[in-house]
Amino acid sequence: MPTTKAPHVILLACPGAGHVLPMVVFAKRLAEDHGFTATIITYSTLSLPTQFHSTIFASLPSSITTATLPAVALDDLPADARVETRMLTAVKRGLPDLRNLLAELVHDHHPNVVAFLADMFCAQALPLAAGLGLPPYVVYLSNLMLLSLMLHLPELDATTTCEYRDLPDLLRLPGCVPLRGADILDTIQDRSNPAYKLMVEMTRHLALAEGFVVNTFDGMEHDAVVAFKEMSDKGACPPVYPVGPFVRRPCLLLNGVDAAAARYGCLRWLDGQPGGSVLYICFGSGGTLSVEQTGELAAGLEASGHRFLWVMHLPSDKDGSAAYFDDRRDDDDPMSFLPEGFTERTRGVGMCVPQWAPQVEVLNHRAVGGFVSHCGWNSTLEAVEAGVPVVAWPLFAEQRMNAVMLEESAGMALRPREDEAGGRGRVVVSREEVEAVVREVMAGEKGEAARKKVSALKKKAAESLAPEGSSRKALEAIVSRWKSAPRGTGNEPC
Ligand SMILES: O=c1ccn([C@@H]2O[C@H](COP(=O)(O)OP(=O)(O)O[C@H]3O[C@H](CO)[C@@H](O)[C@H](O)[C@H]3O)[C@@H](O)[C@H]2O)c(=O)[nH]1
Repeated sequence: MPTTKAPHVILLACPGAGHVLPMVVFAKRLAEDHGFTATIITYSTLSLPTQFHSTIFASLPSSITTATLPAVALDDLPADARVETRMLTAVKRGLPDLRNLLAELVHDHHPNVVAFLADMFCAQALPLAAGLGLPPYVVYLSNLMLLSLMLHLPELDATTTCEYRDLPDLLRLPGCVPLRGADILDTIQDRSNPAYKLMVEMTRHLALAEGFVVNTFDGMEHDAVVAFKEMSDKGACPPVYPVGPFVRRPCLLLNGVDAAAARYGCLRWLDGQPGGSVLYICFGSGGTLSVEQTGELAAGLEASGHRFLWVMHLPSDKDGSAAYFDDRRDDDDPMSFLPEGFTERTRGVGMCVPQWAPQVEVLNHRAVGGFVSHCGWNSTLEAVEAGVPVVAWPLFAEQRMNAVMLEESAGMALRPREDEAGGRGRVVVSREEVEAVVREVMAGEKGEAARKKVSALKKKAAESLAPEGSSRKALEAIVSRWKSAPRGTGNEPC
């Protein structure tokens, strides 16, 4: 690894496509548009298959290098530990290795480190970086609404006695759409779960950040941008830089050759469909439905008669809770959980692909007219950039909050109703509801209204990234702060 003279940033990405992909896009923007060199550090624990990382990293320019932290053991955690528990524990246990790596990077290769940028889930690393003389920042890959909740969590924790889902009043975060307790981040809904304690602990470290670089833009969360600016002007929180959306152009694959075949197959299939006629269905990099819900979705789609492209993941039979990428095995076949005869009956109308599709290309294909999404923030921004209305189908993490934003404040989404499954205590979206919402988003008045709203947001997103646009200016502000910071002296390992 050569020693560099350019200003250097170190980015720490937590596992998961929803985190690694936007981090890569951000690093590329800093390198290609602003002359930085960068190191992206990833975790081998809980990470996507190595092939995935190598495919992504192969697209990096030579000014960006990568490093991977060694795996840490998590086998002492209970088998049913939440993914957030595993993730935050992996980050915590990886701190000694991270310290050694950072010291080596700074000492041997990059004396010019101007910022250490940690994914929000890696906030535990901020004190360590600060101790090494590296200015600590957070890259917030979700939105300002979630950042606001996280910064408010220590206080909420101290002042609330019940579970958050039982909060009697709406939660009013500054500049954000009011939220019912049941809609806030699902990781903190069970306060006796170890994941909750780890999340609260993580949020305490956020205060150490010298700034938050956020993957959002003014047109999407205008009131929250204003509220954060007021807070930081008063010194009540570090400055916030809304620099998004992080636009992803290249096509990235998950499983090498097989995925390449599926990728080109689904794009070719889209080429043969009429404009705006296909509903794209994808629950992010790891979201899954139960077997029962998979059957209801399939039946509703079939009854609607609309064309569809469905990225299928292996069902999780934990009643709607989501399995994550580390639960997958290469020989798993999600298609085997489709109702009998479904593929034959929908041949020509629909296409199912296992595991992964080139989402950005799919959403921007002229044939795609709607998107059933779990409302992961990257998927949300990609829908905005493509101008495609959404059927909001949140599964886990902050996705319910996002769904509320998309339906109620952005107006770009329709939300299907969930029902108790015949009094059996399970919540499902019934086949009738699926059929109705599919018809509505593809050809109904509400779908048309959502299409208009998302088209307006698409325009605002493009404006924010244009010269003089709000995101461009926010990025220039943080870049000039980094470039004008004294370098080469304050970064000596202590
Ligand atoms: O078949 C697929 C599936 C996913 N993607 C891409 O993978 C990313 C997925 O990101 P996102 O939509 O944010 O979903 P998750 O992977 O579920 O992301 C996690 O991280 C996000 C950012 O913090 C959160 O908003 C989510 O709730 C959390 O689940 C997007 O860029 C997609 O384009 C594909 O290209 N093809």
